[in-house]
Amino acid sequence: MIGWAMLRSMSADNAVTVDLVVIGAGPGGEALASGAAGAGLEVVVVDRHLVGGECPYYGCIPSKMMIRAADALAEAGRVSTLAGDAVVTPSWAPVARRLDEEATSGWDDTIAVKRLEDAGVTVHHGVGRLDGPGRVRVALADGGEARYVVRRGVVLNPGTRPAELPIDGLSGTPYWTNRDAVRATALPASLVVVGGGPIGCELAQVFARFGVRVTVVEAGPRILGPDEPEAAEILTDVFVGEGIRVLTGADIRSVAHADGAFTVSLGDGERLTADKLLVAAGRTPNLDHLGLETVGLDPAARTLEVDERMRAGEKLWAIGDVTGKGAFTHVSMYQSAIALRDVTGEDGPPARYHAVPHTTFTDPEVGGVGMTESQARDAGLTVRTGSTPIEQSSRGFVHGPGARGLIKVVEDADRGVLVGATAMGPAGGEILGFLAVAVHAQVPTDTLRSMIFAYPTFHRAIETALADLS
Ligand SMILES: Cc1cc2nc3c(=O)[nH]c(=O)nc-3n(C[C@H](O)[C@H](O)[C@H](O)COP(=O)(O)OP(=O)(O)OC[C@H]3O[C@@H](n4cnc5c(N)ncnc54)[C@H](O)[C@@H]3O)c2cc1C
Ligand SMILES: NC(=O)c1ccc[n+]([C@@H]2O[C@H](COP(=O)([O-])OP(=O)(O)OC[C@H]3O[C@@H](n4cnc5c(N)ncnc54)[C@H](O)[C@@H]3O)[C@@H](O)[C@H]2O)c1
Repeated sequence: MIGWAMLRSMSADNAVTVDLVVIGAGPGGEALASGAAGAGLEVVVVDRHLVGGECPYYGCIPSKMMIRAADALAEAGRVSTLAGDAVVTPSWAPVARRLDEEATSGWDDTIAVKRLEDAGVTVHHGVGRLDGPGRVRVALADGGEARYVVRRGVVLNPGTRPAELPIDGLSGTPYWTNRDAVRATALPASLVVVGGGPIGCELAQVFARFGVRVTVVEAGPRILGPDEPEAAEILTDVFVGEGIRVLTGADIRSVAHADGAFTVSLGDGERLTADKLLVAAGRTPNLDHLGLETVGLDPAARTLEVDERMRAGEKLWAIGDVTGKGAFTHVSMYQSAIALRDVTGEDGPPARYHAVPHTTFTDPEVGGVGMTESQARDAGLTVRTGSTPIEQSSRGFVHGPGARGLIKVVEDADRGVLVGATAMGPAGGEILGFLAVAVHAQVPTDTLRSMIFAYPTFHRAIETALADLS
């Protein structure tokens, strides 16, 4: 609804003048809009689906709730080794209920919209597009149109959607993406997961732990390709131990769906059959249909180039997955704070990406920060690495079943600082915090070595990995 204040600032073409329009309310866009309104700006947010974006409805939160449930099953299964007998009968019903009622309020963004409106933001459900520098058109969900002219600028936070693969026969089949997987109310007996990235790995293990027969089909030479190969090797081993079939270097030639079953034909002649097919093979940025060409940008680009203040052009900022700096909620939020400062004219540190952390929440968790060994070598650094298996640490020994993992540190030997690290294990993502500080603040390796590490913690294995550097 357009209020009286806005009516006063309408131009001849019925465009309303406001301070800021945010197109796409992912985690960063939502936070930025509310921060800008809090700073006294007149702010409009446009989202074509759910305010909050992928993370709360189809990504991080629902998938981590599923993982929490699957991990509970796995821990219960370890009782027989550690503490007697536990009889556990998996049921998807409580998971589906939590996802619906607790995580997503039935995939409804009323609460998020109200939160923004209470902060003074005008929220539209509709499709936003640039209409020249400093101008936005909104195709409203009710069929109407709104036009805006901005005083400060436009923030783009349109995120990504699941990539559609050009595999023969796939299009038109009822395959799942992450958006269907988190809405499942009943589980299939068997599942083929296409893609062994974070989404594929996390969801494959969840469904396998609930008794689904899972095959992961990865085109690359290993799962979790961008992580350290040692971590991928351990995770593959864990998956195989849990009954998940992992096919790497796979070439999917065609997909067919008939009589309620999928057939996936591989280049080596093997045909996989399953009740469901989950495609988790990367993302497509929502940069098409955004009117980028009206401001001199390429709508076919994979990412939007931004400077250290998140500026993508005149009166234009971009944040989140589309900037190509790491498709993670914490990157979206980090960039959001920087862009907000720039919009409101506040000083603060510019964006830096030398210590971007990430955690894949498989069991064991795979945490990584900064560069991998091969990235550091490719960057021309003088590289030294140190590593140690988690299960050989005192805590790993005590932990017993489930204590697979490693700590690996990557040092720029010329500067004597860590430029990257991996923390894989139970709570690997938590242990990563220590290493993220080291890489972020460029703490000298000698200083890290001189610390006292509490015994017997998992993070004490970092001391062993550091000792392995020399
Ligand atoms: C299954 C899964 C699990 C994940 N788990 C994690 C995790 O554990 N940790 C983590 O850090 N990250 C995780 N991610 C990634 C995380 O969800 C994203 O990085 C995060 O959502 C940030 O994305 P974003 O800010 O770019 O925007 P998004 O969250 O993608 O939101 C973009 C919004 O823009 C809207 N939009 C797009 N185009 C337009 C338009 N033209 N007009 C109006 N609105 C538009 C969309 O409707 C959407 O609401 C996961 C992702 C998935 C899919
Ligand atoms: N815990 C987390 O932080 C978390 C969890 C899930 C997703 N995410 C974010 O979401 C992004 C998207 O995740 P994703 O797993 O979809 O993408 P991804 O790009 O990270 O991984 C996709 C995988 O699919 C494979 N692939 C591509 N085409 C294929 C084909 N035709 N056949 C078989 N395999 C194929 C790729 O080689 C790759 O390993 C991630 O990069 C990550 O940034 C983060």
